[in-house]
Amino acid sequence: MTDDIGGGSLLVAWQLKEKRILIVGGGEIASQRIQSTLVADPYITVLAPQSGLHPRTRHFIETRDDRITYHDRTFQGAGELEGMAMALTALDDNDLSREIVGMCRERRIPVNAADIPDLCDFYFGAQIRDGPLQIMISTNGNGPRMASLIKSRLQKGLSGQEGNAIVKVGQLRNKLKERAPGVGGDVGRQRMKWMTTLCNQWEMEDFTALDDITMDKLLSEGWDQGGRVPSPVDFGIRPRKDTIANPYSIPLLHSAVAFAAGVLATTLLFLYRGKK
Ligand SMILES: C[C@@]1(CC(=O)O)c2cc3[nH]c(cc4nc(cc5[nH]c(cc(n2)[C@H]1CCC(=O)O)[C@@](C)(CC(=O)O)[C@@H]5CCC(=O)O)C(CC(=O)O)=C4CCC(=O)O)c(CCC(=O)O)c3CC(=O)O
Ligand SMILES: NC(=O)C1=CN([C@@H]2O[C@H](COP(=O)(O)OP(=O)(O)OC[C@H]3O[C@@H](n4cnc5c(N)ncnc54)[C@H](O)[C@@H]3O)[C@@H](O)[C@H]2O)C=CC1
Repeated sequence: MTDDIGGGSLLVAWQLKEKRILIVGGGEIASQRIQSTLVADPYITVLAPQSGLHPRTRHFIETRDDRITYHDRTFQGAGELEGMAMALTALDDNDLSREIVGMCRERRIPVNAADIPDLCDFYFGAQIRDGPLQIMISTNGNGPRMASLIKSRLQKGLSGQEGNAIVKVGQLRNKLKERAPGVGGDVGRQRMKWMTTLCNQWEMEDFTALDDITMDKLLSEGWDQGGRVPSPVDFGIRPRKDTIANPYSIPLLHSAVAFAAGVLATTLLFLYRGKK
């Protein structure tokens, strides 16, 4: 922990499920806002004249009418904000954007104006998503393109299996809670200790091999046996040591071959020189 905490922003996973949000504008930035928010299952109202729609905005409006209500018109006033849990402006009209932010403030509606960072209640960020795994990279308004580049760096460090592993861990946790129900107290502490130890001891990718049957087996042979944490080897997820070549022998073999080749080359060199 550092003492000089401050100057950042709160990173949260905002829940928008079934809430209503307003997007004013229909250009490229609006299309990105639609894409970013659709992931969270809200009901989206888009206000923008047909003439200014970006093809991707049009595509979303046409294909996601289960979630998106589109009005082919300009913003008409504060009444548009009625019942909204969030408002986003993506306009080529800075004055109007500013005005909408003011209306949102009065109504305590969280608002993001794509063109006025100083007035935003929150910023969007670069995102990496893999099922339930959600990583947001924020430079806190300093360098959006840098956020995008850092995303590419981070993506290279991921195996692509993390999301799947998290899904399996989520299923296992639910099964554990069914087997050992109760909130907080001793049982809560024991569940957390078991899950933490299991996550620490298994490789992340080991979890992807779990299915319904192996999960039940893991709980019966682990949790039910005094909170033991079995090895993935016991479940055939990782091979037993004696069935594979000793991994240490492979580098040793390489060194031995290299050494022998060196000896041979030196001997040949001496023989060649001796002949001259
Ligand atoms: C403050 C913030 C408000 C908000 O939008 O919430 C904001 C504001 C502004 N962006 C501008 C420009 C650019 N934005 C991008 C890209 C992204 N911008 C995003 C977020 C944010 N942009 C928020 C801060 C996030 C943070 O700091 O981390 C990303 C991460 C997420 C997203 O938009 O969903 C997404 C990348 C997603 C990805 O690639 O994964 C690029 C590059 C590109 O397009 O490739 C450029 C051009 C190059 C550059 O400027 O870096 C300008 C005009 C500046 C001007 O006029 O000069 C403003 C307004 C201003 O700064 O005044
Ligand atoms: N936050 C970010 O990442 C970035 C933000 N920006 C800013 O975002 C804003 C939007 O950018 P783009 O989508 O590229 O612009 P754009 O010009 O393509 O789209 C503007 C949209 O606003 C609509 N519009 C204009 N007046 C309106 C009104 N009265 N009511 C309803 N809709 C109206 C237009 O019809 C159009 O659909 C710009 O101000 C730009 O500076 C630009 C790049 C990145």
